[in-house]
Amino acid sequence: MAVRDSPAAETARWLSGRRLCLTGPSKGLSPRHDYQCGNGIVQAETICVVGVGYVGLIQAVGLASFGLKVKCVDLDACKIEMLKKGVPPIFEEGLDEALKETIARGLITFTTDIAAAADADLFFVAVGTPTSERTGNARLDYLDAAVSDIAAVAPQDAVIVVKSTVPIGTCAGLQARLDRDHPAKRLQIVSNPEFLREGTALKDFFNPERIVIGGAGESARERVRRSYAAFEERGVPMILTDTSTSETIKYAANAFLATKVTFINEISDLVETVGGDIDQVARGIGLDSRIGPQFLKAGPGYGGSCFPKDTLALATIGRRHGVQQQIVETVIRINDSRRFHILKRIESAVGDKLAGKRIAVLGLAFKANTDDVRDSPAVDLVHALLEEGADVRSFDPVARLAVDHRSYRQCDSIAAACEGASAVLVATEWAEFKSFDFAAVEALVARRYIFDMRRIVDVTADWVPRWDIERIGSPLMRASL
Ligand SMILES: NC(=O)c1ccc[n+]([C@@H]2O[C@H](COP(=O)([O-])OP(=O)(O)OC[C@H]3O[C@@H](n4cnc5c(N)ncnc54)[C@H](O)[C@@H]3O)[C@@H](O)[C@H]2O)c1
Ligand SMILES: O=c1ccn([C@@H]2O[C@H](COP(=O)(O)OP(=O)(O)O[C@H]3O[C@H](CO)[C@@H](O)[C@H](O)[C@H]3O)[C@@H](O)[C@H]2O)c(=O)[nH]1
Repeated sequence: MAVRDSPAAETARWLSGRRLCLTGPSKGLSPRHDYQCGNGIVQAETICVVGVGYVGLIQAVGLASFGLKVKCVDLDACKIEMLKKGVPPIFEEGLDEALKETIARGLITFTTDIAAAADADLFFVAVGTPTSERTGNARLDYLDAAVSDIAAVAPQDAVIVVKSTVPIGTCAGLQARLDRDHPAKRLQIVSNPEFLREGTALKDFFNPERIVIGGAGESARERVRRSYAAFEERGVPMILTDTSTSETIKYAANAFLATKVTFINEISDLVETVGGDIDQVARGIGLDSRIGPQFLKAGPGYGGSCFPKDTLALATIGRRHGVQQQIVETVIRINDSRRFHILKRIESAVGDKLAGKRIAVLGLAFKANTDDVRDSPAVDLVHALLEEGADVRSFDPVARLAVDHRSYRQCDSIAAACEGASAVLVATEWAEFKSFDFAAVEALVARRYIFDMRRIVDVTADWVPRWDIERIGSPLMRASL
C-alpha cells in the first residue's frame, strides 16, 4: 500500500478542511495537550492503551493517527521491543505504515512500565478475556490485574475504558472495587466495546458503524466521547448508555452474527442433499434488506478468538441468571459438531482410513488476511487429522502453526504441501487459493481430490474436469476425464 493511501493518510484526508467542535476547554476537564485537526484545535487528554494485541494496537495507532498522544503499555517485553522499532507483531493490512508514521510523528510510544503512563487521563484497556475452561465464561484475571496496575498509578479523576469483551456486570463490579480501594482518586470505569474484524481492523477502526459508550456517570462518558470526536463529526452514531447495556450489545452482536453464519451453514447442508446453489440462496435472501448480504457465506463453521468465546460466555451468563439463551446454545452445538462432520466427510472421500494418508491443508488462519490461528477450524482439522494417523502438510501465506508432531510439516508453498497428498483441503479463503492453477500440482498429488470448505475454488477453470471436487454446499463433482 502506498503511503498516501495508508489509513493514517486516508484519515488525514477526510479530516482536512473540517473544524472539530472541541475547540475550547470544557468544564471539569484538564486537557494535557492540544493538537491540530483540520482547521480546528482539539484539546485532548493524554491517552494510555494497556494491552497492545489485535485490539489495543489498532486503537492506539488509530487514535495516534488523529494526532492524539498515545502511550502503550504491555506486559510482553518482546512485543514492546518490536513495536518500539516500528515492527507490528501481528499481520494486519496497513498497520506497518500507520505504525511507522505515528512513531515518526512522535505520537505513539511503547513501554512495559505502567508507571511511565502515570500522567494519562484516559486508560483504554484491551487485554485478553479468554474462555475459562472451568466455567465457560470469560476469564477476567488479565483485566483485573491491568485495572489494579492502572489504579495504582493513575491520577485523580482518570477514566478507565474497558475495550475488552467482558461479561455483563463486569464494569459495575470494577467500579465498586475502585470506589472501595481508591476512594480519594475518584476513578471512573467506562465500557467501550470494540467491533473491529481481524483482517480489516484498521479500515474498521476508521469506519465504525457505531460507537458504544457505557458508563454510570455522564462526565466520564463525555470524556471518552471526546476522544472519538472526529467520528462524531462525521455522523457516526454514538450510543451513550449504562455499562450493562454496553456489555450486552457486544455479546448480542457477536452472537447474532454467529447465528447468521450457522443458519446459512445448515441451509447449505440441506442444499447439498436436495440440490441447488448455496451462494445463490445466500444472495437471494441477502438482497432482502431486512436480512442483509453479510455473514451468509457457508463454510467450515465460525472460528477465531471471538465468536466461539463470546457465544459460550453469553450462554454461560444466561444460565447463571436463569435465563437460558437457547438459540445461542443451539448455535454453539451446531457449530461444534460441524467440524466433526467435516472430518467424517474427508474420511469417506479418502476411503475411510486416514491413517498413513498424506493430507494437504491449505490455510491455517481462522479466516483470510490475518495471521490469527486462535480457534481456527483449519487448526482443529490439522489436529483431528493427526489424531487419525494422517500425515499432514499445511501451507498458509502468513499464519504459522507450531505443532510438535512427527507427521506434521508446515510448507512454504502450495505445491510443497500438495506433494503426495490424497486430499487437498482448502480451509481458509486466501485469495491465492482462489486463483491457484491446480494443474500445476496434478503430477504431484497422489489423488486429484479437493475439498473446498470455503467455496472459493473457481469451478469453471480448465483443470476442474480432471479433479474430484467437493465443496461445502455442493455434492461431489467427479472427474469427467
Ligand atoms: N481480536 C479481535 O478481533 C477483537 C475484536 C473485538 C474485541 N476483542 C476483545 O478485545 C480483547 C483483547 O483481544 P485481543 O485479540 O486484542 O487480545 P490479544 O491477546 O491479542 O492482546 C492482549 C494483550 O494484552 C496484554 N496484557 C495482558 N495482561 C496485561 C496487563 N496486565 N498489562 C498490560 N498488558 C497486558 C498481552 O500481553 C497482549 O499483548 C478481548 O477481550 C477480546 O475479546 C477482540
Ligand atoms: O459469512 C461468513 C462470515 C464469517 N464467517 C466465519 O465467522 C468467523 C468470524 O469472522 P469475522 O466476524 O469476519 O471475524 P472476527 O475478526 O472474529 O470478527 C468478529 O469478532 C470480533 C471480536 O469480537 C468483532 O469485533 C467483530 O465485529 C466480529 O465480526 C470466521 O471463522 C469466519 O470464517 C463465515 O463462516 N461466514
